[in-house]
Amino acid sequence: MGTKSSKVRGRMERTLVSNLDAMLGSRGIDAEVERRWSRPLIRVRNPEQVGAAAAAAADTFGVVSARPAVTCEPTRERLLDVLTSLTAEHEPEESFAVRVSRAGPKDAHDFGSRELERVGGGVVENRTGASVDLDNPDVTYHVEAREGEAFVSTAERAGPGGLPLGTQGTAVALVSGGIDSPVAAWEVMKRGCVVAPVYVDLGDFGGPDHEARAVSTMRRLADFAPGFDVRPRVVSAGGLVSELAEEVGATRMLSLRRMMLRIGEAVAREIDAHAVVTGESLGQKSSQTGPNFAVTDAVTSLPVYRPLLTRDKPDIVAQARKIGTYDDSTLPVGCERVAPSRPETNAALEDVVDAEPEKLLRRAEKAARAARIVDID
Ligand SMILES: Nc1ncnc2c1ncn2[C@@H]1O[C@H](COP(=O)(O)OP(=O)(O)OP(=O)(O)O)[C@@H](O)[C@H]1O
Repeated sequence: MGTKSSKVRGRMERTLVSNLDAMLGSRGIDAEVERRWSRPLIRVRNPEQVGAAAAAAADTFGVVSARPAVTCEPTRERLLDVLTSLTAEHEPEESFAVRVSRAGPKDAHDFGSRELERVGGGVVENRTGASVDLDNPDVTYHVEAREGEAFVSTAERAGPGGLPLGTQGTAVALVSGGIDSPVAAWEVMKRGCVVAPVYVDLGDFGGPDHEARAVSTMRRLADFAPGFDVRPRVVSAGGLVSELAEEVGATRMLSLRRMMLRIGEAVAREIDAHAVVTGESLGQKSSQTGPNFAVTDAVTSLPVYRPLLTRDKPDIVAQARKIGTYDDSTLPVGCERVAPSRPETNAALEDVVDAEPEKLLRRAEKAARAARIVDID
């Protein structure tokens, strides 16, 4: 957010504060979020919830890092007391550093930064017997002294980064419940875009377990978006998929993708979303070659976001594990294979359109308008 103009930044920071508030509320954490010194400060009422509050902040889009901290008056004496109390869990074999930063008027503090680092380091050394390592410490005591208040912490949790959710409009995300598409939806959310997840029910080629798997992954995505409407939509397309499987040969998967994109577009038009997101990546499947993307994308005038386009599978799998969608995505659901034995990898648009069942796209739009919204609370 630092690269934005102050007006835009102010707006984004306000959204971030409200998203943090919703995230803390969704996890039952009693806390107040303030906007101070260009970043949010979470005051937790029950000290036992400080760690949980930092974890909640670290799951909030737009947060780069979160530090659970002890606050005190910004005086030399109080800060040395707090440093002393924080040594309780410091093991002697863990090297450490004390880093102090100060902000505010010159005479706001009765100590200098370097001086407090030296004296504080001495206190920690005496209490723990640990040695100082300024280059690569196991434990860092961060002291941030402001006018009127100081913060001391020894831990930092990495957040997702990105932009606050809700600052980049809405996109429809086609979520199959496989490993990739939930990660793709999460990536777009990370950049501030709310997603409206859409699952296309493939009838005999999918089945109830397939839908349940998709909905479970979407429920996990919703955990990252408290306060936003990210309820999944299920679109019934079993009849259309059966027709494709019976009537279309080598270009079947391209027509299936075109049908899905058109469904996504129809939902997008209805809810005022500006793009359709998929979990495709270049060369991963026969339908995902460069020339084939050109053919599938010709079916929509909306942009198609493919956040995983250049990502390798192991990397996507690792991310699915990290965001918590992997376990649901890999539940066995025993669906039928739609793909033909010799799929087209370099299709021409006319050939694909010629082979398509009559009014496929019109019927796909109609199915999209009859989507069922699933409650995930
Ligand atoms: N049944 C479905 N409902 C909604 N979107 C789907 C469905 N099947 C596929 N898609 C979309 O098309 C993309 C490519 O389809 P593909 O067949 O490669 O998916 P998959 O392997 O079943 O699942 P994933 O891509 O999530 O691992 C998916 O990433 C997803 O965005």
